Amino acid sequence: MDHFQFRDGVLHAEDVPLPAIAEAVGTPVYVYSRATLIRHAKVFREALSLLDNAHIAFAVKANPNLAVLKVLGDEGLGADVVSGGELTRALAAGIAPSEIVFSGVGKTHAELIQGIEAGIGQFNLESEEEGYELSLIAQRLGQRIPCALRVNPDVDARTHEKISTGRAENKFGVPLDRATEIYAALSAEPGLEMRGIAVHIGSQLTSMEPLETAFGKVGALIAELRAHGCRVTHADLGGGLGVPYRKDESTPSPAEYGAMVARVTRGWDVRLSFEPGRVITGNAGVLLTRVIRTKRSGNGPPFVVVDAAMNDLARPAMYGAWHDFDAVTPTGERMTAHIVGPICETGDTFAMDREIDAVAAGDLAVFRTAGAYGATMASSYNSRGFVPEVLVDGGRFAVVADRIAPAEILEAERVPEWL
Ligand SMILES: Cc1ncc(COP(=O)(O)O)c(C=O)c1O
Ligand SMILES: N[C@@H](CCCC[NH3+])C(=O)O
Repeated sequence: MDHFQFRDGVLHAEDVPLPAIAEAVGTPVYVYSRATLIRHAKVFREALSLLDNAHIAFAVKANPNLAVLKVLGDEGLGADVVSGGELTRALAAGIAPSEIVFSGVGKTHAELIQGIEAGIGQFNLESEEEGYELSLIAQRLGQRIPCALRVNPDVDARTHEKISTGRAENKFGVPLDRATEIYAALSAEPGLEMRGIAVHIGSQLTSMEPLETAFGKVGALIAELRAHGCRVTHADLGGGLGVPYRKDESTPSPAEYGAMVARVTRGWDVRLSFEPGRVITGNAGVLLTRVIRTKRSGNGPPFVVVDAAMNDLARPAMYGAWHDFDAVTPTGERMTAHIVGPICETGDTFAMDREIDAVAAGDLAVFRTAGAYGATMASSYNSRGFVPEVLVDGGRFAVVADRIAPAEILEAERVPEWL
């Protein structure tokens, strides 16, 4: 069930009319539905019920808001983190260290120490070099660290090139043809407990074929590793499942994904783990915005200038991504328009020539599917400050991240006395 629905002609988040949030918090503002987050966590878990004891680590990068992490942690999800900052957040949200996986191609020395000291469940090593460094630190601290080796299966995930991670030319993981040699070498390291393989080929995957190909390669690798006498008890199959960004788009369901995984991994004899991000939070959030004004330009469609911009929601400017745009109180009339933000850059465009609900200055509207890679990718470009976040729960809501005003950002800057 969709928790962002129209009631009496007004778009609600659960039982809260969005104008009430705009009134209380201002716009632009991200609005998340707790019920949707919980439902998505349950659906994903249910989809993996064919597997024995699958571990689900939410990819914190998709939505690192503390309250969101708390909701998902309370649903039994662990966390996949890629920085010391994300690790700190996951712990602050109450997620047990043992449920945390540390991924990332550039973990610093300090971050490796931070992860060890926190006692996290697994490091996903992205290179041989990282493995040796971790082993040295672990030995110094008198520990043996559970690790998986991330492999790069050289599979085209058929997604946007900037979010594809599993082709040979991408920076992630170790090449498949060197994986056995590297895994065997790292297994001999006294500071490491090599226990498995990790793979993640990209994000917003709308076809399961590339995933299936990649997982097939991981299965073959596990067999090869065992034939070489290596111990393999775990496999981390990453995240990447796409979500529909357009009303007419269909993407593989978690159930189809789960069935495919169960089929491909039959007989692997490992504990499987997953790192879903977008599929958990994407459709659990909208970016609520207000139309500043509409303006005509030449003979083309009018520009609808909204108070959200590329600094608040970067995906359209960065990847040409589509986010559905709906009026909060639609009149039933439609118009064709370009939707743009106030930033002084042509790239600050959410949509061109889009047929949308007719809107006018002062109207509220939402960009949908903004709960993943939304607020977390915000910047303060054009000195616009940071957009706040609100969590809705039934008929109540709370601000779960304050708006950071431009003046507050200015406070962190100094003019040296010699100027
Ligand atoms: C290592 C890793 N795991 C998990 C994810 C989460 O991906 P998604 O949000 O597409 O599920 C990502 C991002 O693509 C990632 O890089
Ligand atoms: N930031 C990307 C997803 C990146 C996934 C990173 N592993 C997006 O908004 O689609």
